[in-house]
Amino acid sequence: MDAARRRLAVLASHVSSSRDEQDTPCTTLSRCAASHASSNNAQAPTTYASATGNATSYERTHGHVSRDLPRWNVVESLPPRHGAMVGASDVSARLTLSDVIYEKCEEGIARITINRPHRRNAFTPRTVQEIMCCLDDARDDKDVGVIVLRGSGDLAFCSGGDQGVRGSNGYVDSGEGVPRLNVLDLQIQIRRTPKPVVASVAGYAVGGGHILHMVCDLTIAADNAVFGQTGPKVGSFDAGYGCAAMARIVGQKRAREIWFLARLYSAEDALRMGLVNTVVPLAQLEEETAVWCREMLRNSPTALRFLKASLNAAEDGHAGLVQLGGEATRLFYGSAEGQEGRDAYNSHRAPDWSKFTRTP
Ligand SMILES: CC(C)(COP(=O)(O)OP(=O)(O)OC[C@H]1O[C@@H](n2cnc3c(N)ncnc32)[C@H](O)[C@@H]1OP(=O)(O)O)[C@@H](O)C(=O)NCCC(=O)NCCSC(=O)CCC(=O)c1ccccc1C(=O)O
Repeated sequence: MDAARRRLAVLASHVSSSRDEQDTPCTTLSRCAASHASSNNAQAPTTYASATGNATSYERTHGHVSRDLPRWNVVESLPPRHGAMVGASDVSARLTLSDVIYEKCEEGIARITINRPHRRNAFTPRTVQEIMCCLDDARDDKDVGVIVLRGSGDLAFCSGGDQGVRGSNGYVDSGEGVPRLNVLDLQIQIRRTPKPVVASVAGYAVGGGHILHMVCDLTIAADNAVFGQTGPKVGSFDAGYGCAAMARIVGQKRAREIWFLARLYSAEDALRMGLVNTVVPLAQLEEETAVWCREMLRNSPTALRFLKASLNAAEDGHAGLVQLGGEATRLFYGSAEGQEGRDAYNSHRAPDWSKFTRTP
């Protein structure tokens, strides 16, 4: 164990033991069975527990969820976002991924890994730009159903904005003079992506890195994960999702504590506060993340799209309603009634709505 790993292990145990211990009941029977299985036996298949302890009819029909590690294929370059590629004037050029590793597996999971371990996976505008390109690709790929965001190595998910490239009014990549806070665009993109985005957190998720995991739909944490906001210590704050989403998750008093005191919190603390969905031993983080993804991939993609939009709607104000409304319109476009309007217009005839119900 090198010095940094030792410090992280000591810190994780310290922050955990410094807080009140409470039992956290598992929120669902099925997750309870899965997490207990995962902590006792790494090879145990995830089961859908029934009240009798026997396999449910769902399980008999669908079988166990595999705990095998996915087989990843690396994607090395992507088309840039239209007109928004950091450091490039030729928008027809492909963006070679340097700060991020982007992988997909045939099961339908896309995985984005921030690959700056020498900076505890701190992000620069370029890093953010690359993540956004990967998210665009994963959203548009009909074979992808779930997206995972994580950091390279065991020491950090992400330590926020790279303070080494922080200018006087934003973060500036070398060779480019435009200061940016494009991580805010990334947060919005994660919220708008109509597929579940799962943060898989080992080590530090602090500063802007903590906000990134909060705006993801689910967070699977390793037991060495450490969470917190460091902004007030380095002269920074996130007055958007960083405050609003956090207060919704942990409550106003806790959100003020997290921001005003800028303490660090263990994975168990984060679980108690509702900041993460589950905590697993570090060695099982990848397989547990895969299991959660596979469980979602078994479910109706349209149901998941609507649920994500609905869960965002109230918190995101008009933008949330636009997302939910857009999903509804998209579904309506696929209906015979929606298509009657289009076909009538294109054939220069009056639409015939008579065959469509007006019943409540
Ligand atoms: C993460 C630490 C607690 C890890 O500590 P430790 O394991 O002891 O490692 P270190 O030796 O400290 O670090 C190793 C190495 O990495 C460098 N490094 C780590 N983090 C950063 C960073 N954020 N920026 C630059 N460099 C970093 C560190 O200097 C070491 O390099 P050496 O060359 O070996 O010395 C600890 O590292 C730590 O506390 N890091 C700083 C965390 C931090 O304060 N982050 C910034 C918070 S502010 C922010 O993220 C704003 C982001 C933003 O863009 C924003 C702005 C406005 C609105 C919204 C947002 C937003 O949502 O993000």
